[in-house]
Formats: sequence, structure tokens, C-alpha cells
Amino acid sequence: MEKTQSPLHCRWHEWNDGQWKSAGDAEPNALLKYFMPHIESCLFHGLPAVRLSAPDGSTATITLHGAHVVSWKTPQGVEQLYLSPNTRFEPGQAIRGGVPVVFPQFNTRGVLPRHGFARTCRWAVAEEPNADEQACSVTLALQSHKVIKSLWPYAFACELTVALQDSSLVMKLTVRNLGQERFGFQAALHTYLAIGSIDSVQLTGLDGYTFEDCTEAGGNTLQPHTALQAHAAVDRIYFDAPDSVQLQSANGHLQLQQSGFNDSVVWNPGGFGANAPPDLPQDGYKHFLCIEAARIGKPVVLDAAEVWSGSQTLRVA
Ligand SMILES: O=P(O)(O)OC[C@H]1O[C@@H](O)[C@H](O)[C@@H](O)[C@@H]1O
Repeated sequence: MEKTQSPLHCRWHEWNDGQWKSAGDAEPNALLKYFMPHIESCLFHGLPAVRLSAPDGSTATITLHGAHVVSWKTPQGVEQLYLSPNTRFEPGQAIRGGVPVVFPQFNTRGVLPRHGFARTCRWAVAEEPNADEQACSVTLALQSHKVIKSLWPYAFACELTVALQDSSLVMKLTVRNLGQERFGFQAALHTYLAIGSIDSVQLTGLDGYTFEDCTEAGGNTLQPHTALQAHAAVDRIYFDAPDSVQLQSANGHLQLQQSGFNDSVVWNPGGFGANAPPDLPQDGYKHFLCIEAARIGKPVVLDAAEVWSGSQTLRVA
């Protein structure tokens, strides 16, 4: 078989010591059933992943573990997502950084593992290539199986479509009810944005909105929006949030838009230790702010055959 001509053939790269290294071109592409010039298979810290490369030079990397966007770089090569250097890239573990997919439960607001199971499940590249061959996008899919059913019995399918277009990263989560029984769920795209330094952050667009303060000090009380305090823990749920907010930081200017997700979460564990996740370095909190497009207050309810979609778009301004 002439591998280089095969539609199954694709270059194979490995993420190593902070850069992509070619692992040779003899490895057939096990993940992609169709040849799509803008997608490559790769390994990201040993996890199978796909990498999108747009004509403008921007790139995105998505692991099959969790359908997790672990990197989004502008055409100038500036990384826009934070990824903890202490992440354990192992089956069953959540990746600390990038964009975890939270489904079907937000945080501990239910009986499932925190933030649900989608972020620790293995997803697959969807079999049908995108109808628009010009679109620089990939869709990953998750369907229920025995282990998931033991936690959550419903017949569902999730898809995450990730696209690079017009200086933007577009992430769209779709959930389908494939069974007869109605189900409800919460969901979020738990985006860790690289900010350079926490001292540099200015978040605008939330004036006039209230939030539930989920820090220990806040005790889940409702409060009017106030500016973020650098180095202090922030854990806010803005119910019925605006569709668009702007983030200014040492890393640049980002416009965030969401649809289908009614709520927004702003999270940073702060610098005072007690609640810092163990897979973050001590000063890790200084380098990211999570702005999550979420559906928490009014869970989505799907009857048989119904479909819901929610998206978050990050645009470099
Ligand atoms: O450590 P995890 O499970 O990834 O969660 C991180 C944070 O996720 C945020 O969405 C929550 O609002 C926080 O309360 C939580 O601490």
C-alpha cells in the first residue's frame, strides 16, 4: 500500500519539551477516517489528539480525552489558553487548563462526580467530515456506554465542534436525546484563559449584573458585580449573564461571546492556598482566569429526539 497517497495517511507529531516533533510519517492515521488537509493526528503528552491548522497560521489542539481543547495559538504563535504544567495526562484524570467540557452536571450540584463525566471520557473524531471542506473545524463525539450508563442512565450523544475562523476559536457543544425518556442536564465550557499576569486583568461587560459568590467567604450569597481583586479567590456564577464580555490582560485583548449558555462562571482559586487544586503550581493562579460559558441555573431539558446546542467564541481583538 502506498501510504503517502492513502486518504488514511496523515503526518504524526508528538508534543515534547514544549515543541512539536515529527515522529515520522510512517504512522497511519488511526483517528481520522477521511483526509482533511487542515487536521493532523498527534500525541499531546502521550494522549491521542487532533491538531487544526488554519490558513492564517492559527492552530488548535484537542485531545480525545475529554474532547479537551488544550491549545489555541494565534497566527503570531501566541498561546491563548492556560495549561497547568502539573497536569496529570492520564485516563480518568481531568486536565487542568485548556477547555474542559463540563457535562451533565456543574460542579457538585448533583450526585455525579464533580463537573460530570464528559471531561474524563474518551471521545472519538466524528466519522462524517464537515460538509464544508473549507471550514477549519473538527467534531468529536461522545456516546453513552456501560460505564456511563451506570452513572447516568439516559440515551444521549454529545458533540463538540471546534473551529478556527476569522481570528476566533469557536467551540460548539451539542447534546441529543437518543432515547424515549426526558432528561435534564447542566453543562459548561470551562475555559482557562492565559492572562500573562493576574495583576494585568480587566474584565468588562458585567456591570449591572449580579452573581452568586461561591467562595467560602461569599457563602453562596447574591451580590452586585464588582471588579476582580488580583490574588483573591474568585468563584462567581452570573445567572442570565450577558452574551458578550471583554478581557484585557498582559496576554492581549479577547472578546468572548456565548449563545445557548445562559450563565457565566468566573473562577480563579487565588493565592492564599487553602483551595488551590493540587495539580496547579503554587503560582499557577497568577497565569489564568477561567471564564466559563455555562448552563447551571436553568438546566436544559430534552424530550425524546430533541437537540440542544451552546457555543462559546473567543476572538482576539
Ligand atoms: O477542580 P475542578 O473540579 O476542575 O473545579 C475547578 C473549579 O471549577 C469552577 O467552575 C467552579 O466554579 C469552582 O468551584 C471549582 O473549584
